[in-house]
Amino acid sequence: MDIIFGRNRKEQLEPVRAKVTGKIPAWLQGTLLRNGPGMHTVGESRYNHWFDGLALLHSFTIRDGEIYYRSKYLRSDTYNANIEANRIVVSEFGTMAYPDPCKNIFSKAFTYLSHTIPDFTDNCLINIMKCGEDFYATSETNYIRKINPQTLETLEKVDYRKYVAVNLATSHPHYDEAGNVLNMGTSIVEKGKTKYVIFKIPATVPEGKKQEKSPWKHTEVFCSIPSRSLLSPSYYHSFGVTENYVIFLEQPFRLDILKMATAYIRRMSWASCLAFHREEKTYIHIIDQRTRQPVQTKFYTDAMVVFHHVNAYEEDGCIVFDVIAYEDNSLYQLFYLANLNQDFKENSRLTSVPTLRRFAVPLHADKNAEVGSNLIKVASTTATALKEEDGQVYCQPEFLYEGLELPRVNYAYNGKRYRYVFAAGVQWSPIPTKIIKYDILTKSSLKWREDDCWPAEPLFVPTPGAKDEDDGVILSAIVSTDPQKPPFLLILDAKSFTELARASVDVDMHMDLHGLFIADMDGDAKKQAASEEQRDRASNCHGAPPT
Ligand SMILES: CC1=C(/C=C/C(C)=C/C=C/C(C)=C/C=O)C(C)(C)CCC1
Ligand SMILES: [Fe+2]
Repeated sequence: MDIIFGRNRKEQLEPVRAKVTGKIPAWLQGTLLRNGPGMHTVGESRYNHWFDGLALLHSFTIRDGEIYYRSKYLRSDTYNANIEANRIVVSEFGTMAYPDPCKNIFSKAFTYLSHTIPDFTDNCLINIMKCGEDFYATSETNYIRKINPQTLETLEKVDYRKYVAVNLATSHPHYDEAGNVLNMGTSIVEKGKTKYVIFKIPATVPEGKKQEKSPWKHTEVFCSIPSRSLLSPSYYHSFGVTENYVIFLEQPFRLDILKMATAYIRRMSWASCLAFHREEKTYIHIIDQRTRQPVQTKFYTDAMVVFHHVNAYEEDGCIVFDVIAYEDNSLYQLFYLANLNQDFKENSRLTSVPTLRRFAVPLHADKNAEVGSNLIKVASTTATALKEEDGQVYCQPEFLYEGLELPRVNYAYNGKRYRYVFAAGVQWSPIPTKIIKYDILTKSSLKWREDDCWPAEPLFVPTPGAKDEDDGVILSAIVSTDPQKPPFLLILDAKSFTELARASVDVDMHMDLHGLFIADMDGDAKKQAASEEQRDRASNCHGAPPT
C-alpha cells in the first residue's frame, strides 16, 4: 500500500491534457480543486502519519469537453523549511520534529512551555476554503494559506489569531447563500478560559465600513461556548448548521493541553495528546443563530467519535442532524504509515465501522412530558430523545447506513430537509473502495466500483437550473493500484450513478482528502464582471488610488 500512501508524488506543474472517454455534459465548465498529503519523506526523514504529509494541491479544469490536470505542492513555510534542511523540521499531527539538533532542546522546550503551546504548522493539507473571491488551503491549526486557484501558486499566510481568538479551527466551514463563511475554532490559551468559538468571515466588506478593505478585519465572533474541561477541550473536525441553528458535538475525544505543553520535551506527537474517554457522554450543543445564544437544555448522547457532519435541518420543532460516527478513535490509529504499509490487510481493520446516524433534538421540550418519555414526535425518524429527571435530554440515534465516509450533499440543500448522501464506501478498512449514493427516504443505495480503484471524496455539482436534489454530476478523482491503469477523474450522473465520462491522466496522482468545484461564470455573468471591472478601473482613474 506504499504505492497509495507513503510514496512521494511528483508535481505536475504544466497543465496536462487528459484522455477523455464518454461525454462530458456541455454545462460542466470549471475547476475541481482538491487538497491532500503528497509527500511523506524529506531527505532521510519520514513522517509517521498519513495526515502529516506535505500538502499537494491538484486541479482538473473542465472546459468545452476537455480536461486539463495540474498539481503543485503548497509552498508553505513548513514545506520551504523542510526542503531547505532536507529533513522534517516542523512538527505535524503524528510527527514531532526538532528543528535544530545543535541547540539545547531544554532551552527550546522552556520557550515552548512558557508560551504553553508552540507555533503550529502551516502545512494546510486538508481542504480548500472560499472567502469572498479568495481561496485558501486549510488545515486545523491557526494558519491557512491563500492560493491562486488557477495556477495553484501559494500566496500569503493568514493567521486566524489576528482576527479571532482561536488556536485551532476546522477545515470544514459552512457558507450561507451570500458566501459568508461560518467556522468554529478552539481557544486554548486565552486567560485560561478554554472555549469553542463560532465566528463569521463576511464574503465582502460590509456597507459603511469600506475604509477597512479586507473582509478578514470584519470577522465577528458569533458565539462562544465554554469547554466542559478547561485543560482538555473536545477535538472536532466539523460541525452542523440548519437555517437557524448551529450544532456542535462536544465529544469525549479530547486534546490534553498539559500534555501538549510538554509534548516537545517528552518527544511525543500532537496525536498522542488526543484521548478517547469512552465512559463519558457526548454533549450536543445547539446554538440559535438569531439570538447567538446556546439553547439552554442539556442534550447528550453516548460516547462516540465524529469527524464529519453530513447535514442537518429543522422539522416540527426538532433539529434533525446526520453524522458519520465511530464507536472509538481507531480511525486515526489506522492512518499511521507503519500500519498502512506492512501487512496492510491485517493492520488496517477498523475496530468500528463508520455509520451514518440520524439524531433528533427537541427544541421546545414539553414541560408536562413525563420523565422517560420520548420527546421526538417526528414521523420520519426513529431517533429518540428521552426526558430525564434532572431536565437533561438523552438522545439516541437512528442507524441509517453502515460503511461510508467523506460525505457530501447537494450544498443547495445544506441546512435544509434533504434526501441524498454521496460518500465513499468503506467497510472494515479505512480506504474507500466504492462511491455510494444513499437515499435517506427509501433507505436504498446505488454504488460505483471498479477493480483496483480507490476513489476520493465524491463531490456533487448541480446542473444549472436543477429542479431535483440529485440533478447533477458526481466528480471523484480515482487512483489505482494497477500499474496499467492511470489515475482518472470519474464523472457520474448523480441520478442514475452511471458513468458519463472519465478523464485519464498519466501522472503521479495522490489520494486526496477534500476540495471544491469552482464553476466558470456563464456568458452573461462574465460580461457583467468585465463591465464592472472596466467601471472600477475608470473610477480608479478618477481619483481613487489604484489597489
Ligand atoms: C497539526 C496539529 C493538529 C492536526 C490535525 C490534523 C492534521 C487532522 C486531520 C484530520 C483529518 C484529515 C480527518 C479526516 O477525517 C491538531 C491535532 C489539530 C492540533 C495540534 C496540531
Ligand atoms: Fe474532513
